[in-house]
Amino acid sequence: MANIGTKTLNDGAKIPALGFGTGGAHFGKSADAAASLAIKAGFTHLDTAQAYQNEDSLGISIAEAGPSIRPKLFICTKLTLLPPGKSVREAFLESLKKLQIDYVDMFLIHSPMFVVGRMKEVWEEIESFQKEGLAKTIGVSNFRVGDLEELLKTAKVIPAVNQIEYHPYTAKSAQPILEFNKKHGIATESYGGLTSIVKQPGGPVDPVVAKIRQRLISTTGKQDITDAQVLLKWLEAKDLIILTTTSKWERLQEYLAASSLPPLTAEEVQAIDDAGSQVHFRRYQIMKHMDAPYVANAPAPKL
Ligand SMILES: NC(=O)C1=CN([C@@H]2O[C@H](COP(=O)(O)OP(=O)(O)OC[C@H]3O[C@@H](n4cnc5c(N)ncnc54)[C@H](O)[C@@H]3O)[C@@H](O)[C@H]2O)C=CC1
Ligand SMILES: O=CCc1c[nH]c2ccccc12
Repeated sequence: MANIGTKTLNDGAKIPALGFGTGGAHFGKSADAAASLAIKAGFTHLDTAQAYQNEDSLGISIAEAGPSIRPKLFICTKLTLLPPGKSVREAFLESLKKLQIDYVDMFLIHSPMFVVGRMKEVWEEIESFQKEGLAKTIGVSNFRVGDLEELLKTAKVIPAVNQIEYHPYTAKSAQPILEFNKKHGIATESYGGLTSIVKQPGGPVDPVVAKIRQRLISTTGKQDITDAQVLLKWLEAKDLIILTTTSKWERLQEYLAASSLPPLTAEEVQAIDDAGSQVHFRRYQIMKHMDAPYVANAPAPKL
């Protein structure tokens, strides 16, 4: 079994520090085969969202894993834009039904753009799910500092997590969010961490990552260390909860093996930061509000 560490959240819950996502490459597709493979490999933290249209297939893999596995899993789903007439509670209960579980370990607002003008009432409803034990941990995703400030004005429960796109090409712009999260005890969870490899190859981060990979190979004698592992170590050094994904067994092993590699030095972390700061690239354009200034009650984008 892989040795994935955990982080303790502001509500006392323990979250596996490396999670398997069913968005990204799996978006809109059946996720049961990939999720079953991830569980078999040792992933226990599984991330989905109402928007991914695969909660039902993830539910199949959870059910197939068997009831004794459920307490070992950390399952997160997210509230997406509600169709007219559907309440937050109805949407949440539908998620539980599709996932074939009676509670989620974490429930997030997927984006502030999906709750424009309703953030206070939506969060109150989500707080009630936590009180009822239906969502053990509650949090947000794609919240800027202004969105968090708006939420904290009325929230009784401070979100435990803010899940954001974080990789070398967003790190500079995300720094104020990381600082705000830290100040308020909100853990930052990263998605898209491998973007420099997957979507922006050839950028200024690549040679820096390659040099660090060579240093790790010399230090450990392990010839199979990859650029993806270096990026995972960089995210780990930033004390983030990490989400990644794949459908391939070998890549699952590669991701898991990163945890047993030695940490990057402070200079190496800084070198990736510096190279990343030369380019700004947002992979998930559906969350482009993250690059726009916060405006209270800005109109929601069309999905
Ligand atoms: N809250 C939100 O708005 C969002 C959340 N997410 C969550 O985060 C999870 C992970 O997000 P991703 O962006 O997919 O993570 P990621 O940046 O780690 O990318 C994973 C992808 O990288 C590919 N990959 C790995 N090594 C590679 C290599 N050497 N060469 C080429 N490709 C390689 C994998 O096949 C996989 O498709 C999603 O599944 C989802 O659960 C993702 C996007 C938005
Ligand atoms: O969460 C991942 C990003 C994403 C991709 N497609 C959609 C649709 C609705 C919400 C979020 C997303």
